[in-house]
Amino acid sequence: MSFAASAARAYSHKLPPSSRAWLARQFGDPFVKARLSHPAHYRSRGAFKLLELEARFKFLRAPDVRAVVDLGAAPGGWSQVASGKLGWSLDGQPLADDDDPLAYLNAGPDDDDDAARQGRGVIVAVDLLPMHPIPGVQTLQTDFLAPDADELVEALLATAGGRGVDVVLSDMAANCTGSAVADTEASLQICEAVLAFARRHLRTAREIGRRRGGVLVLKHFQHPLLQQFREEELEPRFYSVMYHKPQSSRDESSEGYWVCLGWKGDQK
Ligand SMILES: C[S@@+](CC[C@H](N)C(=O)[O-])C[C@H]1O[C@@H](n2cnc3c(N)ncnc32)[C@H](O)[C@@H]1O
Repeated sequence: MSFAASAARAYSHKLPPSSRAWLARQFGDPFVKARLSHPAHYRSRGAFKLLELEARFKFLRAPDVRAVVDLGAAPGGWSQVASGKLGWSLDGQPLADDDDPLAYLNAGPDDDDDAARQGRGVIVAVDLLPMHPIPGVQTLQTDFLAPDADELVEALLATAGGRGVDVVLSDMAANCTGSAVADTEASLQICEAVLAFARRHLRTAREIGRRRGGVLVLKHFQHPLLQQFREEELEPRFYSVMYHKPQSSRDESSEGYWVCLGWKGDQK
């Protein structure tokens, strides 16, 4: 057990019940343990969500995937996974068994260190918050809705040939306002804005030469119009749209992910 964990246990009786409940949840959570002990030193527990989504739908591993945009990327867990999948680091690699996101816990130590490797392409990580560097990742601290955001993203993509984006990832969540109505509304607005971003940047399946090429991974929260958004905005534009809630997404969270494969281009 880490020093922080033993200290928290020793003093937990002095904490208010809500903090004790939070600590109990943290220490009982296999994905928190996994994050702390993982050789990739993931910056977020959320990294396991992308590992699970990728293991299931395999949208980052194709050798033609060379340009990834990670919207709402800080602190960087998803970008670390993308960096690994594009060969810039070992971060995405230890998932030996695709069906078991915690499989590496039983695996031996890595026989290679995380020294700089030559990966393929680029990952552009956009967030309002700053991010520490990750191999293969160009970070952009800005609001992705800012008028100059597209231009800035494109300038960074130019380092990978500037031929458009193969995968758009969005794990974005609006800041909670405390109003359930406003927060619910904001969650759908983010989905709409991310789809608009994808429409401006994604390479089509035809350009890529693969039916599952041109991918959007989109986090969403419960909203009365979600199904309509999926049917009217996503399904006509992609060859397939799948819903998945990773094991690592907490049961009490209403979040879920759409993995949209095969961007058809801007036609309805
Ligand atoms: C759940 S966190 C992402 C965690 C990340 N996937 C990881 O694994 O480390 C959501 C992020 O979205 C960012 N965000 C929210 N709205 C944004 C916006 N309009 N533009 C850029 N980033 C935004 C927040 O700052 C926050 O860091």
